[in-house]
Amino acid sequence: MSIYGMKNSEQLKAIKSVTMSKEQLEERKRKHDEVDLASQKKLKKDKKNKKDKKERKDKKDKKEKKDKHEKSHADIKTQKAENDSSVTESSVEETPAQDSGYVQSQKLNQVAQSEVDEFFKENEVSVEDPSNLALRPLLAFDQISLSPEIQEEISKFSKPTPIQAVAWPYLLSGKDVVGVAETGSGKTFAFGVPAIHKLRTTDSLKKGIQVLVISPTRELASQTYDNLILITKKAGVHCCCVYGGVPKDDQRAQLRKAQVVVATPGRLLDLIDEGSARLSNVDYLVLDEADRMLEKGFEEDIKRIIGSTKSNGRQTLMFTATWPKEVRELASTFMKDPVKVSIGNRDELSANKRITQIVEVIDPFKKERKLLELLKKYQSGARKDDKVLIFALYKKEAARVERNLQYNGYKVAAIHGDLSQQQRTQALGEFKTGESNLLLATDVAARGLDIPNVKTVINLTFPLTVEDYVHRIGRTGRAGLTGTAHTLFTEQEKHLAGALVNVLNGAGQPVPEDLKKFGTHTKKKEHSAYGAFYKDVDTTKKPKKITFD
Ligand SMILES: Nc1ncnc2c1ncn2[C@@H]1O[C@H](COP(=O)(O)OP(=O)(O)OP(=O)(O)O)[C@@H](O)[C@H]1O
Repeated sequence: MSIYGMKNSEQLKAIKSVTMSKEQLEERKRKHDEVDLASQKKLKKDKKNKKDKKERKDKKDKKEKKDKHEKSHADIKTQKAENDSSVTESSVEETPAQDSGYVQSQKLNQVAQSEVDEFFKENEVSVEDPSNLALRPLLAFDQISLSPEIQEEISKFSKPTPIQAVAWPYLLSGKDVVGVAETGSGKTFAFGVPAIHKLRTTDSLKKGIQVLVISPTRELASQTYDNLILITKKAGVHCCCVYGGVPKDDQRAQLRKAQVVVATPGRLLDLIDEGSARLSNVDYLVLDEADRMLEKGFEEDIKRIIGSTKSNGRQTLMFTATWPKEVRELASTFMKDPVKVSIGNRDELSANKRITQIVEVIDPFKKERKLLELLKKYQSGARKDDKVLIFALYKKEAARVERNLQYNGYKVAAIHGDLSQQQRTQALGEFKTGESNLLLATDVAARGLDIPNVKTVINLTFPLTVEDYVHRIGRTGRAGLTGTAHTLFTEQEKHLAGALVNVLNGAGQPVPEDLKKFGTHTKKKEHSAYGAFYKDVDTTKKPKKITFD
């Protein structure tokens, strides 16, 4: 029986017994640490004798497994030193890291250091790790032993993407991680795979919700759920998705069974408040699109949600393609000595380099006529069936443009905040399957959505921030493909011209003279002004905050 099926007194007992066993565990760990030095010496002796080692492996029982999990950092550093010099017979050992059973495989140990260096260089990887674990990136899937359901799912890809390659070892070692990598670079599995692997390899199926992923929009939550369920279903782990705009009953029932939950903040808080979502066992918490989740509009919700999760021993993850300085301090208050993994030079705001960016400065009154011209250009001849995603800023604007496009004979799907959730889901579905090849959206679709084969993104109205621009155009050029982003820029957005010029320069894209004339001054972003325009609100409830979309 799950804890949710128990009476109050039974629940208390159950919670207490979990706490007790945790304390016992910590006591054991302390004792283990005291004898750690001695056991390390012994282990090193054993390592010299291959025959003994094999026998030891065969005899691997529960206790040995636990010992591996609890080896100290000293072991890792020794291993690193061995790796750094040369790959010797004795260095081809399993290397345990920190506390949670990540063991660097022999195959990975055997990779020459020059290959690792080349990977770091080629992908412009930066790792800031306060504990100096120096874990090697996984250059191939066979360099890690994951549970079979996961192996099966990821084997459809040829190798880990760079963010997966670098983040997985740290995540499997129990570290908090900030993961910053370009749009469409596989961040969902970067945080999802270690989450499910950990659930599968620990006795955790009876503990209720342990993995929580927070997403800024219903569509992204739903997409993340669709990705995770590919693995959880086969692994016997129950995953559910909760977001607003749809009835709660089914979500309540799902939450009673779930170990993994993907949620938008508003609906999750409702379910927490009414007692349907209990997060006290959540020890793997992900803020997807983390900078968005830490903006003012979400900040309080996020604080409350995090406050309901496990405070001790929780692993906290933040993943995004943009990581502005303005949110870093707040992020650090929720994390413990996080490892920051960054792929590509992401200290400066940068866009995916496989996207061709065209920026046209235009009179605001000419934008809609220009849009019709652009559609002719991007959907004609051999390109007539190409998928085009158009971004507007305001939902009223989106509704008006939608009517105008329909009047001009276009079959256009639309998603914005004035539509019901059912209409939004249907429109996105039609665009994903190709039933419709034109989607008009507000920033509800700016982040995270992984829509196959979007060839062109048109920014009819520039977003409120250049970060949002990077996310919007990132709906094309995903998973190694190329794409085009065509942006109409008006004088009304001139305060963003400098930041946009930087992004264009950073990606090696041409900067139009008309844009330069607005000056290249970049206005310091204020926390309250930062972020996507869009915030999902439950229209059935009285709004607490003013939203413009
Ligand atoms: N190892 C891999 N090799 C190739 N493709 C992959 C790999 N892992 C994931 N993908 C695919 O890459 C695409 C983009 O992944 P995902 O949606 O996770 O990107 P993202 O980095 O989260 O993007 P965004 O910043 O826009 O949220 C998906 O279609 C996913 O299936």
